[in-house]
Amino acid sequence: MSKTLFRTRIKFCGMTRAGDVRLASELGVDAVGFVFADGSPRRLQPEEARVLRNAMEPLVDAVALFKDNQVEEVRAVVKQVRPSLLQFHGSEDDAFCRGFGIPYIKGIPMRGLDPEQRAGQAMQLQMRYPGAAAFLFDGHAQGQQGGTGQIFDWSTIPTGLGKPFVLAGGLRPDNVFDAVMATLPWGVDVASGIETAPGIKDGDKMHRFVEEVRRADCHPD
Ligand SMILES: O=C(O)c1ccccc1N[C@@H]1O[C@H](COP(=O)(O)O)[C@@H](O)[C@H]1O
Repeated sequence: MSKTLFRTRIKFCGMTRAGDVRLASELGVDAVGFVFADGSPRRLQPEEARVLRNAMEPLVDAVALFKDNQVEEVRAVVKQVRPSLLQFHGSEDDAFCRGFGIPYIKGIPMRGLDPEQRAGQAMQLQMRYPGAAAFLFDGHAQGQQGGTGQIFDWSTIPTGLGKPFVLAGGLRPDNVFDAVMATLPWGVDVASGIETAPGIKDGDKMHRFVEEVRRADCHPD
């Protein structure tokens, strides 16, 4: 598609306050994420996320993020929060991720991979997660918690995936322009880079982040 028509999708993750959810919608963000991963400082109970879900405007996706949660926990979130996308960051397999009847994004840790793991990574991902709607490349290592602002080497993003990818990991208002220009992702995802503390979003950072993505989208190169 011509770059003049393309628009990088934006997801703000780890929302915990209704005001932040409303501002994200007003800024034109495409998706907001609610975290249910054990041990995350942004973790919500399904009832809390339901309240935030109700603060969302139409035509904005609600994404529910999990990391090795029990099937019953995912079901409870699906029932209460009605997410339009699921995002899995643990060792869940394709059958588990597909089992809820909702499109899913698979989070892929990009730190600490040896050259052998990098080689053929695109093929391995296609084979392991044939049902994934997209992959999300994140800056943490396998088994580590995400949402900690860790960047990774963007040149290691696998090519030939055959499906969209979302860039994440350490994105901030001051580096997201370069990130989009360097990798041309389908979308970008940010948690800590728009916060003052985990789960507490900063209106000014949110605003600047969106502006910088749009500046990259309008850039002629
Ligand atoms: O946000 C969390 O607490 C979290 C917990 C477990 C797995 C992933 C998590 N967040 C995701 O991490 C990336 C990047 O976060 P950051 O911008 O580097 O802070 C993002 O995709 C979040 O969706």
